[in-house]
Amino acid sequence: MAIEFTKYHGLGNDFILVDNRASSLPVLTPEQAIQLCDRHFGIGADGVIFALPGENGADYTMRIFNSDGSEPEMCGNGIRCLGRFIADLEGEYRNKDSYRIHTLAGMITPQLMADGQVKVDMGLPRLLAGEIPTTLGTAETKVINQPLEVAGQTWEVTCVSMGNPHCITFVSDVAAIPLEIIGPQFEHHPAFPQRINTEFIQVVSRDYVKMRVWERGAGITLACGTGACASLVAGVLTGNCDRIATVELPGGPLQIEWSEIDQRIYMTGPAQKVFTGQL
Ligand SMILES: N[C@H](CCC[C@H](N)C(=O)O)C(=O)O
Repeated sequence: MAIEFTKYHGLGNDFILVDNRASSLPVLTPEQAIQLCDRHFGIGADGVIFALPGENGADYTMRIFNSDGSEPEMCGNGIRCLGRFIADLEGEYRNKDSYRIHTLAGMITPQLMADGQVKVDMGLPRLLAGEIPTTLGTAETKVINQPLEVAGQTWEVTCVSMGNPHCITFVSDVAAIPLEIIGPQFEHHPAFPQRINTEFIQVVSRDYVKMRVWERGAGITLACGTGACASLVAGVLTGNCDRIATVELPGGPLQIEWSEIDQRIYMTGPAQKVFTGQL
């Protein structure tokens, strides 16, 4: 049976989206995802995202496989693409602009904006070491500007979970970071039992930062939505940022807000359809 897919990207963080509404299990395996994400022998993507039937009162369920076949709890750029993809699937039957999506990180709500951007309620950040998870500090403590030895250097790291785990460090020049060398050493560091997404942040001003990322299970990507959210939270916790800021990624900017009212994180950015195909 042929499997249709649609290629989307969010600021160059690109995904293969699959209409999985007819089954409660992904129609592709993690091994197939690895093959399909390969940029020479496959379609090429940072991950594969499945639009599954909703559960727990959700409109849909999202599952995602990273390009290494691992399954993360959430994906920020990916869920903006999923929102756009669902709207396209529903076509003339679409009767709303926002969807409640059940994910392993909880209920996440992308909203299609009039200007074509997608605004996502990313939920509450988790700050306790036990929630990241990390062994840096005891389970009930926050990890803010803690020293961590990686690649022969001592980095000051702040850890935040958006459902998936992030480690943020502030540097003077993100362009000078040898990501391909130190990224894997952060990702596989024993302090992170579930591995880790690592964000390097250069603070240009309190409402504008530059970010580069080494993603768990995907390596260097052009953007990371959950990482941008986690970085804004780390910026506030360390006194570097205001609660609303632009996060400039290699693929482009995201607007992130850590709401004073409901403490939830809101992310606004694009989602771009590239092409459809069949497997
Ligand atoms: N590689 C990430 C998942 C994708 C997150 C990123 N692409 C985003 O936009 O949030 C992880 O294993 O946690």
